[in-house]
Amino acid sequence: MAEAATLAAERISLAFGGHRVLSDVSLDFRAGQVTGLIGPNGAGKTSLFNCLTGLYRPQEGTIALGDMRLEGLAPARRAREGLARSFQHVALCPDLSVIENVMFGRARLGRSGWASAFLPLPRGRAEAADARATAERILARLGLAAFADDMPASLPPGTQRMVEIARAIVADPRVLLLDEPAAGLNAAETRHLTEALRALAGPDLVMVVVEHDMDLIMEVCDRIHVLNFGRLIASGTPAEIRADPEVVRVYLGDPDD
Ligand SMILES: Nc1ncnc2c1ncn2[C@@H]1O[C@H](COP(=O)(O)OP(=O)(O)OP(=O)(O)O)[C@@H](O)[C@H]1O
Repeated sequence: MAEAATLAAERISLAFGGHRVLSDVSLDFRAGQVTGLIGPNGAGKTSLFNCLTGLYRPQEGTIALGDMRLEGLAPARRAREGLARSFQHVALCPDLSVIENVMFGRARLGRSGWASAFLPLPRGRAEAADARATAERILARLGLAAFADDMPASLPPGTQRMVEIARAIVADPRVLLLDEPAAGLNAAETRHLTEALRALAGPDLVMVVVEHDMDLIMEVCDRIHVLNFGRLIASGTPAEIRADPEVVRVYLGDPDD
């Protein structure tokens, strides 16, 4: 695995037409920590994720993973550098089984292309066997081994989310960006997810979680950044964020308003 590195965004500004979505945002996400990115609806959390992964090109600012500048690189190239993400809405391939979906997440590492992971081509056979073994190991680690041959649609939302996370981590990413992983989950599923996220954290991984479930955020995160109307308003430990007057005002409303 490549060396652990900090993912840093400096002075990011993003606008669509005249609509400013991110204004001069500078923050970093460190290896060995789980960092939460929170803020009210429309604060710019997903847009910032999209800037980090390359789906959006900010008009200003730089993004770096360790010494490597990312802002000029296409999303696929950033994925090859070790950025993996899950989406706000479950985005599993409905025609592939659970294990095939997870194997697909490993395709970026293969030398013979993703098709050979599924087709019986001699060149791809060893890679396919390796991908399957790794996918089985990841599924077992997340308590999903029993669902390996199921189709995604037959599984409850919480299990589908966990499969998405399995697909994101199967390629051994340096950065894991999770966009609202608890959305649509019940209390028991959220608890399972909370434990799984804590177990995934490790010294080499930059893990970032966008989430509205504050209990999960406070329990899982080492550090939290707070966005409001596209601006960074606070950064700190869960205890510091809980006590930050600006954050309290944004979340609870100003009694004088
Ligand atoms: N492709 C786009 N075109 C135009 N406006 C966009 C686009 N993507 C995001 N926005 C706008 O950017 C703002 C921030 O949206 P974003 O989805 O990043 O917020 P968020 O903090 O993730 O919100 P939520 O918690 O509701 O998911 C919103 O006003 C949204 O309408």
